[in-house]
Amino acid sequence: MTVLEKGNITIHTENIFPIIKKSLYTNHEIFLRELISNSVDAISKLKMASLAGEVTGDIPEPEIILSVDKEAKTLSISDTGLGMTVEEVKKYINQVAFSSAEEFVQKYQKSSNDLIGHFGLGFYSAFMVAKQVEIDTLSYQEGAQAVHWSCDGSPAFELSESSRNTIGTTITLTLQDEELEYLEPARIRQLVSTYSDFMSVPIKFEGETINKQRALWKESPQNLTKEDYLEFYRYLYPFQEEPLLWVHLNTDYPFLLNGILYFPKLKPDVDVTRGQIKLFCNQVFVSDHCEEIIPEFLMPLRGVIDSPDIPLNVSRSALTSDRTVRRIADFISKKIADRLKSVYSEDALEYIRCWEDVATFVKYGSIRDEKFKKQVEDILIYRTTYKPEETPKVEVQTEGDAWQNVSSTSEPLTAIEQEGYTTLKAYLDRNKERHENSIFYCTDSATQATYVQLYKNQGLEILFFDSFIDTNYFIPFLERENSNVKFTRVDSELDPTLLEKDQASEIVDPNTNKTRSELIKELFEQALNNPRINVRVESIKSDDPKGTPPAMVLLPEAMRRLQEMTALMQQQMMSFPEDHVLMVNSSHPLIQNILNLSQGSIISGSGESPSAELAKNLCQHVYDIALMAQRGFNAEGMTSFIERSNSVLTKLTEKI
Ligand SMILES: Nc1ncnc2c1ncn2[C@@H]1O[C@H](COP(=O)(O)OP(=O)(O)OP(=O)(O)O)[C@@H](O)[C@H]1O
Repeated sequence: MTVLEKGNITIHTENIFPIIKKSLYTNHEIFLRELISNSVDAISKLKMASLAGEVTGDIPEPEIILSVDKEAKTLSISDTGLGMTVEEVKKYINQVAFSSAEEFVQKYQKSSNDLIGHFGLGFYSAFMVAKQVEIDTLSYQEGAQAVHWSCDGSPAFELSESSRNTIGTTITLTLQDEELEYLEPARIRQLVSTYSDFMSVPIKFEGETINKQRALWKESPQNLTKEDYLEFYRYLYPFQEEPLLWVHLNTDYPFLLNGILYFPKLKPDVDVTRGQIKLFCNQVFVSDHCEEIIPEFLMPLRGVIDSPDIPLNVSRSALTSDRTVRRIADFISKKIADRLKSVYSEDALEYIRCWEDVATFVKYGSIRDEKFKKQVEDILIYRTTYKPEETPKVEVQTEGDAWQNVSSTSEPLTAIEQEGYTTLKAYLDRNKERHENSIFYCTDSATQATYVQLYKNQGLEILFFDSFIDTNYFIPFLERENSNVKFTRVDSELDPTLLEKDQASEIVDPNTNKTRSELIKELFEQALNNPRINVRVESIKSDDPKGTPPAMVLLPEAMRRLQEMTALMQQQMMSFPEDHVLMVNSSHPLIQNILNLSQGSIISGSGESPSAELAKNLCQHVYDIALMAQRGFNAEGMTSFIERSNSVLTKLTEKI
């Protein structure tokens, strides 16, 4: 073997190798990714040269072969790329590779652990794991001499002739003793599937191809089927539920970016603070999360983003303020919004199917990002009690009426309404006549069922805002956005349209000189004996008073919200407000009976008459039932409720 040259690599920092070996990377394993990427580049360059007519004869089949020799402690990466001439080895390896290594080390050794991608180290990253690196290469160029280059990790190298007779390059690493894990087949397979799975060249090891190769995100969406996308999702996230929707990103201006983002079904146990979108750079895996690039509200999305324009050798904090990265984030949110809008207008049923999960992204995004809000504001929908066919026609004006406009709009909106959803605008338009700029909502269909029923009976429409984000963030946000609109929870106040003037209640009792209403109020106040319960007497409008609740607990909106906010800030569950309203329904026969009971008795001796006592017990009971409809009981409340139920029932049966 003729030694062509011995020499020193032209670098100025003598300690570059120790730095590369020890401190630069915590992540030594990326050397394989770098060497495989170089091989893929070399193969595509040969292909391009061939297409340009620069290669005489056929070019070899593109492939990269990995092999290990446990005895010699070597790992080699062999490719059928364009190879290098002696001059090229001198230039690209001795000068370019090492001078850029030096630059890299100097620039990043301080912040190395914080770097997002550790990219661009290239060839010399081999020295992180090898004590000796050899290159055996033959260029495709006519008359080229095969070359053998070797370096033992000092700036000294040796260049000699090689007997190689196939075009391409083989890099052989003699591993350091503490890096022998890279001789293990399982480790090699794992590294290839992590970092180089989607390289477009087959990577062969132990006689088989071990990478997937097909990078779906680089393909044209027109050529892909639904099954292709689903299959790819299953490949990326095995054993997960099917995604709801996906967006294929594809742009080359003002930055290059490809990707596929999936909306997963949201699970309560998903950690939304850590993204699950995988970041690639030219099909090479960089990171399995990229919070710095994806807008925060899209964090639960999954999939792949691939862009050579994302700066990877900067710290994570620098990345967030990078201009291109910010533009990429805007681009992604816009594409997501566009996709949702197209599903909304093209397939309303599909939109509703996904809505429960998608709503959280969309609402959170609207709160966080003004631009995103503008993009999605027309497709925010809410579950409603409104049923188009049930709405009495008489209540609707025939001409120029907003409700009619809404219901006669294009197909998708109708489909959304048919499925029990509405937009805020449609709600407000529809209810303009009865309660302009006023929205009634329910946050819990179980505990607020009585209230919802009452509203529904009177034909009033209620929207459901029943997720965590709704109550704590989204309603206040909507109120800021629509300052003239008032949001009232069904249990905070009864809308005047639900009440009527009860003539009987206004009749003055000649004995006491008080109206019936006043007597009922007094009776309940005495029975409950709790100054924090504000008793109010009203009459609920109904054709069948027996069907209405005899009493209801109301939690005034402003007071309840203050409590909710305090609980949120203290990270506690909201306890039931001590101060609340008990609205007693004077038109309910039970209330009338209780009043009669309390009055119509003969007072025996000094004590209270048995029927007055029963009336008091019944007041307490009516209150308990109202409370139960609102929030259930605590242990103490439950005990006294049961005790009193039994005693009331006993008393009632005594009378029979
Ligand atoms: N397998 C190979 N076949 C042919 N040429 C190679 C091979 N590996 C490296 N080279 C040459 O050596 C040069 C330096 O490689 P190195 O990996 O250090 O940097 P790079 O690939 O140019 O850039 P990057 O820093 O992004 O990896 C390459 O540009 C290429 O010309």
